[in-house]
Amino acid sequence: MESNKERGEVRIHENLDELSTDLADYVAELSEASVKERGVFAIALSGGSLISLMRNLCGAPYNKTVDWSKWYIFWADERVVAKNHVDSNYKLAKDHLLSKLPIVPSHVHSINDSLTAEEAANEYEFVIRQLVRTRVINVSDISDCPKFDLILLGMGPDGHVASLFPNHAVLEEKNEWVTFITTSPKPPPERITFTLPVINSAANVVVVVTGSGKAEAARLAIDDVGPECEVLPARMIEPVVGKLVWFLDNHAGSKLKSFSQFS
Ligand SMILES: O=C(O)[C@H](O)[C@@H](O)[C@H](O)[C@H](O)COP(=O)(O)O
Repeated sequence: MESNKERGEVRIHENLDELSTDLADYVAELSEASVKERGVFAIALSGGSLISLMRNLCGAPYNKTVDWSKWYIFWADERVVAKNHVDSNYKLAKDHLLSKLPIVPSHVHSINDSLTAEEAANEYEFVIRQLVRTRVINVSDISDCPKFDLILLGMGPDGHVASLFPNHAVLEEKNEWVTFITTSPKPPPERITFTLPVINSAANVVVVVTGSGKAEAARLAIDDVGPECEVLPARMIEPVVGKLVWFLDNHAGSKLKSFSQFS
């Protein structure tokens, strides 16, 4: 079920299996287009359920059809913990996705886990700047921001995306590409995150939202519901030139105006 709206394309799926199938297909399609156009695919991941929902990429036909050697992996947000810690977004992606794919190890750009949150954010931004210079990561057509080929995000029931939480000063950050927080309402408290200008400069942004606990936040993020929704971080995702696609299951999509026309 699909609809096109001002807030991006909304795809509502009957169940998680259907969502996973469609998500793998979409990511593979974007990879192919990007490799054809630029010779590389720079993709940023987040944590949460998103990673297991990408599982189909590890099997046929994608294990053969995707040009994994051209993938460069980044994180849109990361918890400031050791890489082998159970809370690490890197560990989550490595255990459930990256270790099952033939990605070139030097193409995996995870955050330095031996630094403070502030240092790690600065260093990660520096790494990204170097890769923009060599065009492993593309550059925005209208600013000096990086233009990731794809940024994949989950959304919390409070409407947070990456580690951009409601009412947090980090939402105002206009200059930094990567910043840090030490007061995350969702543990662990210390995190680094892409800022809104970077997310909104991407060529493609995908937000994956599942479960009835997120139905209200999904409505506020996607539907035209007036000023009450304006403070929701997920609502602030508005790619300037790029394409935004929401992948929802029918529980998360159940409060959308367009849902009744689907069911
Ligand atoms: O580091 C994090 O906490 C995640 O990157 C976070 O932004 C996540 O994507 C959402 O909280 C949704 O998580 P779920 O899909 O598991 O609910």
